[in-house]
Amino acid sequence: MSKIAVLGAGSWGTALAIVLADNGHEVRLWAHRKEHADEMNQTHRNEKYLDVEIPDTITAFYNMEEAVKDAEAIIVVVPTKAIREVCQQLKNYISSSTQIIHATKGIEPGTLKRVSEMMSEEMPDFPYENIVVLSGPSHAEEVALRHPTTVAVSAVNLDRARQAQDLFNSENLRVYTSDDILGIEVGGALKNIIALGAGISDGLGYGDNAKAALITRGLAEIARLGTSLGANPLSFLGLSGVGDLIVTCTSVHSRNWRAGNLLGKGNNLDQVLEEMGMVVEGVRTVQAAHQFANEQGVEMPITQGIYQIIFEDKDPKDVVDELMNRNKRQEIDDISGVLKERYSDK
Ligand SMILES: NC(=O)c1ccc[n+]([C@@H]2O[C@H](COP(=O)([O-])OP(=O)(O)OC[C@H]3O[C@@H](n4cnc5c(N)ncnc54)[C@H](O)[C@@H]3O)[C@@H](O)[C@H]2O)c1
Ligand SMILES: O=P(O)(O)OC[C@H](O)CO
Repeated sequence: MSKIAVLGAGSWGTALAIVLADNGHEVRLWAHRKEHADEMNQTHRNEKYLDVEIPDTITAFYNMEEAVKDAEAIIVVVPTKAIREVCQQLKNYISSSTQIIHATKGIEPGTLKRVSEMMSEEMPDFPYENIVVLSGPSHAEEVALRHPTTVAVSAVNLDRARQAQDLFNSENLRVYTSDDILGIEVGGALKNIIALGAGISDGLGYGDNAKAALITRGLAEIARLGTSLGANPLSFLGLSGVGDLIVTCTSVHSRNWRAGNLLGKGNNLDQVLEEMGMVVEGVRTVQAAHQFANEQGVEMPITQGIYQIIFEDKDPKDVVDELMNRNKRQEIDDISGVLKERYSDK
């Protein structure tokens, strides 16, 4: 039985800890508040974030040094805004051979860094190529119930991705490897923006046609941004692209969809965040994507519209009206160009 540390005791950290415990590991689940760790150890539940029974082989910790001591692998799964703070502490307890996997989905506004890049900046002695991302269509609520789920793991060093695949793969969680960490992180982060949009659309009372349009044209925007950074366009047709878009835009489990739904029903951002009480990553990621689109001249009208609803109090109906009445255009354009360039001499 190996010791594994999971840093972040929210819904996803708890669900991943359960997967690892089911796979026979001794898991240390680190929470940043002492009362939270004590409560989980006493009740064997994590009532606020994911109210399922926590197996005996999972122990909650408050002291990070104790949690990661002798750990064979460390899973970082805090919200994007806490990544830098957590890694500033973590860097004191790791060596370059530690196995580090993150499962956080976001892009940092201002710097426009992906999560692995933020981690690398805060832990400069740890080799970037050894940081692994885990992403894909995976609501914590269903993973904790052991329902069939698939995810992708990726790192520049594919051996590290394969190690993560071995660690997490189980009869309920099928794990695929990918050699495109950029595409996997961008897809996992940006789908949250489109899920906000799907929730807004449902909140306005629009139907399945509108949602399918958002998912499909949202995918075009994600692929446009991702390929402009150098991602493999085919990654966006995979688990951390289409897969995660479908699950997040169509499920009541999604915090991003639920937040969007409240926005579509007329609530403002402060009201929505107070009601949610859990992280809604799309809110910060839409700031980053809006900034990226403006600075780099990447066409992202859905993303821009969602930004305007959230941060400029624009009426969602006006945004829909503008999106529907944009200049007429051809459906498949820039991405097919990227594909042709990539595969033309193969
Ligand atoms: N919930 C899911 O189904 C799911 C699935 C896949 C990926 N994710 C991603 O996982 C990440 C974490 O999400 P979650 O669902 O677990 O969030 P959550 O809202 O359920 O929990 C967040 C946790 O982070 C802790 N936290 C907040 N600030 C912190 C800090 N400064 N230092 C340490 N801990 C801090 C909170 O106390 C809480 O335990 C997000 O990026 C999310 O997109 C979530
Ligand atoms: O609840 P959400 O909207 O943060 O989405 C959770 C996961 O990312 C789904 O794969």
